[in-house]
Amino acid sequence: MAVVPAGALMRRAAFGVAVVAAELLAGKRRVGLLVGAGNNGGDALWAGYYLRKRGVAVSAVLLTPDRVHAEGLAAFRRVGGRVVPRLRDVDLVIDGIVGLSARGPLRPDAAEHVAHLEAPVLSVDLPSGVDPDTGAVSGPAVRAHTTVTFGCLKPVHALADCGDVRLVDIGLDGELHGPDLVELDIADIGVAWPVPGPEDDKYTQGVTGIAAGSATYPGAAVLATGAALLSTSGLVRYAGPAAEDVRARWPESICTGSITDAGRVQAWVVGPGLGTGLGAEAVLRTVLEAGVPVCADADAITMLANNPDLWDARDPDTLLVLTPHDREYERLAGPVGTDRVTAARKAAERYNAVVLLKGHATVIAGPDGRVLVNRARSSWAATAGSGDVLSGVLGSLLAAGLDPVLAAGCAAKVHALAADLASDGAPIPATSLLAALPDAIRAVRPL
Ligand SMILES: NC(=O)C1=CN([C@@H]2O[C@H](COP(=O)(O)OP(=O)(O)OC[C@H]3O[C@@H](n4cnc5c(N)ncnc54)[C@H](OP(=O)(O)O)[C@@H]3O)[C@@H](O)[C@H]2O)[C@@H](O)CC1
Ligand SMILES: Nc1ncnc2c1ncn2[C@@H]1O[C@H](COP(=O)(O)OP(=O)(O)O)[C@@H](O)[C@H]1O
Ligand SMILES: [K+]
Repeated sequence: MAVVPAGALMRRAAFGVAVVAAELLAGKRRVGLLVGAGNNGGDALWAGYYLRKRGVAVSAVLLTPDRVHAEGLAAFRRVGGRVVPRLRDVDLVIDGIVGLSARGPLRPDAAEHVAHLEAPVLSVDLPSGVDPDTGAVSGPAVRAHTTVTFGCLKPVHALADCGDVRLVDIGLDGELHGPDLVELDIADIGVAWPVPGPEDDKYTQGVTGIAAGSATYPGAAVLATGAALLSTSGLVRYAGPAAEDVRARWPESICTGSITDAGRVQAWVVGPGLGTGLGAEAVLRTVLEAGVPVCADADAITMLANNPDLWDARDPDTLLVLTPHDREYERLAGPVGTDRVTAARKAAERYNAVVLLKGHATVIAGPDGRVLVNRARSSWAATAGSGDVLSGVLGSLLAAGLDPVLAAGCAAKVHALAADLASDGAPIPATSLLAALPDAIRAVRPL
């Protein structure tokens, strides 16, 4: 703002909003603006100005008439924009209530206007009421059909539902620093996914060890082992009390009843359905002492939280990925709160581990400060046993030698994709998610 003429950035931003609005209108002609007190409202008014100049009928509700972007309002009025008490009969709403300076949910007067909207909403910068930094929605908020943002994507666009997100260049190149959050796309994952070459055999691709399941929960062992088998073509070893069940379902796995007889692996998955008794603690200790990367999930996380002595079994250089859901996170590091990125970062630093915090938006933080986000496109993965599948996928990628942050990012994305493919709009059990892994991997692999 210091180097370009006053108002230039806003007019570039607003022009971008007007172009997308015209596209969404597809020939219709009535637009309503919801205008808040700050520059976000200014953007909306200037967008209204450009749309008026194209012959669109534009009306505006000023939520705070005593505090409104003065130049934007003057320009809007100059071209025949109308100020109205309430939006009626519009084809598209432009949400300029609040942008980057937003705090908390919509205030009651703004919420009242939003509650009665019927037309699709184009949000300026972000859907008003959603927190710009955390994506948290703690009360009334706009539900955007499309969001137009400027210069760079903000955390909210990766963490929350902003509809279709369009990025408009307003000439900030060179002024922006590197990203705080990274969302892997399908191409990133396709390139990283392990593929056997002519020289490979079952050992060179990495052997995954699964220390999971119990007499009470044999299914977790079956799911995690199957997920590892379907994720890379390296060998999978299972060790534990569910050996009979695992062998019956997955004859290609090598199963032993005890971790001490398991043989060598390049990574361990420990925890799903394992229990938290003394036997389970001994298993966790053995795995942490093995000196290979470990994915610690479910009961392994609970044991680490309840018995901090277990951390001593880990050589500090052993790569560790913790995969808590919110309640497991709370045992480890206190309540997650609304800022999931900070929560994941905090635990990653505290435990010198990669932390994959599960949820609709899965956040992965490395102890080196890297953060990846993967927002699912549906919530069908929220089903019992789905986490066991995730841990198996992740373990096999660790065994294949992927960097643990990348491994976690790839696993989260393919897992979410498998849920979408399996579900196709209907509820699914975790076994169906598991069975869709090959389709999900095919979908990310380069052609
Ligand atoms: N930076 C750039 O380069 C560019 C920035 N640009 C644009 O500027 C926007 C940022 O503008 P900004 O900083 O003026 O603040 P903004 O988000 O409009 O909010 C301010 C007002 O909102 C109010 N308010 C707060 N919370 C609220 C709630 N929950 N519910 C209701 N109201 C709430 C709060 O009121 P107060 O607390 O003062 O009563 C405050 O006065 C940015 O998002 C982008 O659109 C573009 O023009 C391109 C160049
Ligand atoms: N609302 C949601 N939308 C999308 N994915 C979700 C949602 N809730 C949970 N998940 C995903 O489903 C999995 C659930 O894991 P977890 O809670 O450990 O289940 P379980 O212990 O039953 O195996 C995680 O991968 C998580 O990211
Ligand atoms: K907005």
